Amino acid sequence: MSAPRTLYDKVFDDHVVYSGEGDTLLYIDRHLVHEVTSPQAFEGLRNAGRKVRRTDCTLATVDHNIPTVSRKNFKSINSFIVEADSRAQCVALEEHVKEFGLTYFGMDDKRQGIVHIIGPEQGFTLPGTTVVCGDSHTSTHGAFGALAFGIGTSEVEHVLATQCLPQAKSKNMRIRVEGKLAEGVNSKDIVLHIIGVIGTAGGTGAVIEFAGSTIRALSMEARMSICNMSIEGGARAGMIAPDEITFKYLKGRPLSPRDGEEWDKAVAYWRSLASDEGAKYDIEVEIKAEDIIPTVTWGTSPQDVRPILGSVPDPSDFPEAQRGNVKRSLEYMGLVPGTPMEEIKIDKAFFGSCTNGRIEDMRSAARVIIASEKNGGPSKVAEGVYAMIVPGSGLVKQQAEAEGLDVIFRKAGFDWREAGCSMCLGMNPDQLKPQERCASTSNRNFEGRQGAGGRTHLMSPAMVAAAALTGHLTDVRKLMGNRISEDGGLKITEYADYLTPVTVSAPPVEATEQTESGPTPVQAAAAASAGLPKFNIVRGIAAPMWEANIDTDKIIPKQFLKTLLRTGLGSALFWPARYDVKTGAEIPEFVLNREPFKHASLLVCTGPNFGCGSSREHAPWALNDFGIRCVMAPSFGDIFKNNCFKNGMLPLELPQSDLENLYKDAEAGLELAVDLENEQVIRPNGQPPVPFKIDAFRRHCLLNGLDDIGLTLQHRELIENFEEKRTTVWPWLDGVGYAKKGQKVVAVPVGGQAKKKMEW
Ligand SMILES: CC(C)[C@H](C(=O)O)[C@@H](O)C(=O)O
Ligand code: SF4
Repeated sequence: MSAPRTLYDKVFDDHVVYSGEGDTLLYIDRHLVHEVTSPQAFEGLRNAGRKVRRTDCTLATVDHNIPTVSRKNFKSINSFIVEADSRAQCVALEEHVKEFGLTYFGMDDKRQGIVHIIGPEQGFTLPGTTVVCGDSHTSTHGAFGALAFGIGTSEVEHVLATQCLPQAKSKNMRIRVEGKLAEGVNSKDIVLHIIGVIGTAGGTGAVIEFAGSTIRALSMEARMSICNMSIEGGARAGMIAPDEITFKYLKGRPLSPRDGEEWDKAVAYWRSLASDEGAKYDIEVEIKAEDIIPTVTWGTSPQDVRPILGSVPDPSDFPEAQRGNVKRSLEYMGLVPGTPMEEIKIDKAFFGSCTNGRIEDMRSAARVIIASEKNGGPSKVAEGVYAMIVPGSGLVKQQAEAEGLDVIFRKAGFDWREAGCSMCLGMNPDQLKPQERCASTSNRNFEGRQGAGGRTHLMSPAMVAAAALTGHLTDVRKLMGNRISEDGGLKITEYADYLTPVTVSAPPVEATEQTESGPTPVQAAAAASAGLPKFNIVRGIAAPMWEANIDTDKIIPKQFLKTLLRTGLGSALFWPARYDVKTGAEIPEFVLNREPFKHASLLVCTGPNFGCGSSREHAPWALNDFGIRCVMAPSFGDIFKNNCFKNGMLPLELPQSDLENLYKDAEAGLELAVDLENEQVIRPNGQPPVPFKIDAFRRHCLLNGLDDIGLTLQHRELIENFEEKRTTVWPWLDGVGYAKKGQKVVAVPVGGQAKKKMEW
């Protein structure tokens, strides 16, 4: 009998292509692509003469940059998007999907929407699959029992080229939520509460399995909201074992296994994925549902949560080490300790995002409006407040309109928009102005997240609706009165009514088998290895920092993600802290604006969880461009860490006591040297060096400047064998959902090119 395994163990094991020295190579079943994190990946692919290996397992859309105004006059992205950088990224994606033959949902397609909404909607996301996307909220898809995680742009290129990724195994963590939720409390409250308990670094290095009776009772939409925010808890991924609720949700979706024998086989496999009795978890957390009430954030990190009936905390409530962060957050948020949360006034309300942009979220907001009116409460958006509702996809919008939700919203004074990421991050024109305060259904309240200087409070859709109506944060239960569990008389429709029937526009692609014209794997590895600078000794000034949870939005905010290049971001590094929001002038006290740190080639941070949050590889690119090749910290965000390695940079984890010493050296402006060959940090004035150990394979790659796409391609035969097995054991995973009957789907051999667009 083999040892009992967790859901994560099982999905991981079923995707191992190769396991040897260094990381394990995992096969990737599903790859979602959007315009922000892909241009450099396609460019890299083209430069190396590589093709997309599995066009049939790749799905692209535009979401982050697009305006959410009416598309009535939409003709093309080129004429529709006013802002030049945003337009360039979207146009680039349209060109890339044509060039590489990918399925693409553009702005004139009602299936377009936020990547994490459209994947599940189409049945592209399935239980037991590996799902990746150049986006940290890929964790959303774990709600289906998929192993789904965010990756950086270099990894996007890796997956496009090889359909595989080298992956180290994460720890198993289980969070059990048990019991019945109180009326008026929903999945967003659960996940905010959880992050408040475990902290934004609580899941670092782990995959979280959400379990327990409370989770089992949740709908797929609610499960997605929870898994979505696992990344805010620092985890590599979040997962929930698939069950009847999952199967019901998936049945009949365009890319789900076909009804009949294939469906039955798939369901039997999916059932087998649940964690075995007695499976071991490295970390266990228990949460009681009854402890959760509607929850909101007060600060600039998703862990800064308070129950709505609480008040703004005081720095002295926190351990000494955290007080600096708390003070800074309160200043930024313009809040006074002791203020009841319910007295905080808002200027804007935002509904949407990959956390809460689904049909259920829209219904939940509409119910609050209906109940409030019936109970004699406010029935319109409060005076002076602007409230916008942005459905997560064109299909969500269509369904909401068919249910009459748009009418309810419009009547109450809400602005009803088109699908996209919108003010979740404000890469499009939907942004907060400096010091504007927003009640938001999104997932991140980082400084400047929704607009430079803007202030974000995260909460559930029902709570945002309540705040929009009253003009201040409000316990939604007060507006709902005894109507909390009523359905509000809404007309609920079935999703299936809105599904686009399977259309087939591509002629059968019998075989994309072609003669090999590209470089051999060894040549490719050699050619690629020339691309990364070797890391041996990096000597120089080190910039000292002390903050905890320095997120990648802080390292490089959204307005700089619109580039098509990997270079030129150095001047924008730490932009929010480095420059005055209003004048753009340098803030003289900020460390990188001071001598000698303006010339730093190292960074020492004593706070944990450096580089948490978004998957943007722009963060290491900006550090690199500034001249910093190595960051030392107690711990790192998982995706940031990988992204550093992919750029020949060293994210070095060191014990706190060593970091304190190095911080003092750095602050004194003394030079340090990181000697990778001998695994030590050399300190000034003959003080004993700080030894360290990093993974042997990583070290080898850094010392030799090796690019691992080339290394992966050396396992080409194993990849092909895996694909053959996949077709036999899990036939529904070949991208045949949109294909014609009998159409054969074949991987593109390295160096070959699929000429035809693969419309599933
Ligand atoms: C643009 C992308 C890299 C980013 C992410 O990875 O999360 C974005 O979606 C975000 O929410 O910050
Ligand atoms: S978190 Fe916001 S910006 Fe990122 S993918 Fe989700 S909706 Fe888009």
